[in-house]
Amino acid sequence: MRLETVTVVGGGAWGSALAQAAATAGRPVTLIARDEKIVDEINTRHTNTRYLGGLALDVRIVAESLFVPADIVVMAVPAQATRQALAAIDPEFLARRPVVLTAKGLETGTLERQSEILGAMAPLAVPYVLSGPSFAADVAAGRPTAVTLAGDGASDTSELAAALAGPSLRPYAADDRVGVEIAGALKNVYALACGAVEGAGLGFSARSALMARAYAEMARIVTAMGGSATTLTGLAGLGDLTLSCTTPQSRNYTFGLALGRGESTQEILAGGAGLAEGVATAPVAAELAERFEVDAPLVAAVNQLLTGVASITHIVAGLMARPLKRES
Ligand SMILES: NC(=O)c1ccc[n+]([C@@H]2O[C@H](COP(=O)([O-])OP(=O)(O)OC[C@H]3O[C@@H](n4cnc5c(N)ncnc54)[C@H](O)[C@@H]3O)[C@@H](O)[C@H]2O)c1
Ligand SMILES: O=P(O)(O)OC[C@H](O)CO
Repeated sequence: MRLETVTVVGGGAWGSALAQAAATAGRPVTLIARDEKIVDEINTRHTNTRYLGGLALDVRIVAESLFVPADIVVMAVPAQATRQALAAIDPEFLARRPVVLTAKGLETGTLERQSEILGAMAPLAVPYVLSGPSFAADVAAGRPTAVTLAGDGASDTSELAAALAGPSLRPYAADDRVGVEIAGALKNVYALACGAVEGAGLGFSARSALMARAYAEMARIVTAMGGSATTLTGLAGLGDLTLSCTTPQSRNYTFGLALGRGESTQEILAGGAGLAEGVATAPVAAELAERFEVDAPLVAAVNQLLTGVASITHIVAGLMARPLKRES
């Protein structure tokens, strides 16, 4: 299959960064942005100031407002918008093409993963998931990043990984699409928790303990849903959990910081917080944990914090008072 041209759907931070990576690797790339002003700015000034500040984008990136078919399609809109964005694309344009899903979240209501949404909207598309520790600002600036690119083992992921690779973006091919999708969605929920721990001044010992227990909880959920715990040792698991749980550069961590300082979810959202996918994913993760009969006290704790039913002091006291048990 020819894998030369790339269309990236989503004119935000991540879509622009991925378009930049493809362009600097010498691939013809079209970036689809729904906002005409952003289309115009990218084509004339070669910047996307709203999402990437003054960073100079590759002049070869062509922005369009309507979908343009390509050999590889990359979806980079928020998880809750993927269905709507796909609805605007003729499914025939996606048939038998690799569609790379990059949103890290689970859909409210349906509880679906991104590849399940794609399966419903474009059943003949070939789904892949790209995830791992990668801030848009780093990728767009050409700083070194490594990610996991997962198919389901039936198709040749290595060929696609080579087609997406560039001097600063190194995709590792993998076959556990379910594990990678769940890990990417859950790390945002745990990043909220870690930010809250710092916001409440509970110390870095607590945050590290939380990360380790989050990893264990993630492994229980992933395996219950058909993924592999081994996947979590890689970039999409440990790699992204580490990144998102340790720095306010993560929007989820920053949202958690505000929660930990005592602000309510509504106040933070009203204050114009950046996209924090964990906010919508946390209740979905709780429902899935219940459906798959997985003990997920940290997902439950984040939901308590988000809904404001208990203070962080009360929530942490509850976690510390859980029955003692063996670690594994
Ligand atoms: N920003 C990062 O560092 C980063 C890194 C890896 C993965 N991601 C993931 O990528 C996804 C997108 O994040 P982002 O950072 O680009 O968000 P963003 O807020 O910067 O941009 C989102 C873009 O999607 C567009 N959009 C929203 N709804 C749409 C719709 N229905 N149809 C078409 N376009 C629509 C918006 O106009 C905006 O341009 C998230 O799931 C995020 O977890 C982001
Ligand atoms: O800013 P966040 O929290 O959405 O994190 C961005 C990426 O997912 C980090 O890998």
